[in-house]
Amino acid sequence: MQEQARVIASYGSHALVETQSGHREECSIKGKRLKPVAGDLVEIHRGSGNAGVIASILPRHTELGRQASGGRKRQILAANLDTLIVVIAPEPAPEPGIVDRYLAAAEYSGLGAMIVFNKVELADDQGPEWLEEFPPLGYPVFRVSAASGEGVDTLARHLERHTVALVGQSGVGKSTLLNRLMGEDVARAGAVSDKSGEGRHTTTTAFLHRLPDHQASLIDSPGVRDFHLSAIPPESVSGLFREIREAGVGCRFNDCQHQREPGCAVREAVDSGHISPRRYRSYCRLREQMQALKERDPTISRSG
Ligand SMILES: Nc1nc2c(ncn2[C@@H]2O[C@H](COP(=O)(O)OP(=O)(O)OP(=O)(O)O)[C@@H](O)[C@H]2O)c(=O)[nH]1
Ligand SMILES: [Zn+2]
Repeated sequence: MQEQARVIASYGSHALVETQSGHREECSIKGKRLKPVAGDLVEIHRGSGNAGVIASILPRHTELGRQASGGRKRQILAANLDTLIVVIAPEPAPEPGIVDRYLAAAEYSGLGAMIVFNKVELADDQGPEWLEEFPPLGYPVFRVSAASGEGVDTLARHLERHTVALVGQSGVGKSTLLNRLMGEDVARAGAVSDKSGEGRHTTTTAFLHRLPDHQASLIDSPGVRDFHLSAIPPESVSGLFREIREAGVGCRFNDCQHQREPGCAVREAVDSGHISPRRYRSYCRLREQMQALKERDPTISRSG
């Protein structure tokens, strides 16, 4: 018998899955090379004792990955996410450049993104003015208080049918928001004793939370929260700023980096006020950072 299921959390040799009927069970994983992660759709085989075995992983729409420290190997943290939620707050003080960088990371992974301005009750007004730059680019902004619940229902309605992850600086309120969205204290789910290590180590794997009342899922783990843009070729950065990518179509040179090249439609759009000079500076800074990384490590390729 064969059936499909979604991975809630993967622990190496076994995984917690949810079947199409909504039933949750632990399955073993067939073979060492198969590495399902939270969010994966998998095919389950059942043996004679009815125990489920994950036999294969269906093709992923997206992968959230990071470069394992030291090595060159990419580690996949979660699969099939569609939206990154960038959380900021009046406290710790928000930096627009960090938001731009998260949005670029979302673009790089093929994810949509939205911005949540949390702790809105601590803000004097609607929050920093630069927040207004994002909705016209297709990045909605939600103002919420995870502490009081204000605005959280509106946010939850917009998550319907999406699979999302929360990212943002430490202390902006990601755990509080996750718990508020779930209606219970779940932020530490996924922490398990490593069975092979005789229970001495605690590893935290990504965990897929189903939002009650909404057909939405939220994948969370310390690794997922820490997701950021890895070293990429500097010439790829312009494609990660939506408005720069769009305006760049009109540049004279199709490899234009929008610096001092003649006939640059991006610089024209900045001068005429169609592109925010702040976003443009952010682009230039990110490109320079990637250039510096590349000079240190010339092997950086498009594979990310
Ligand atoms: N005033 C106020 N405080 C909040 C709100 N949401 C969270 N906090 C507080 O902000 C602090 C940080 O919240 P967390 O949820 O732990 O933040 P986090 O982003 O998960 O932090 P990390 O786990 O370090 O990534 C806590 O003291 C929360 O009580 C809010 O809406 N308003
Ligand atoms: Zn240009």
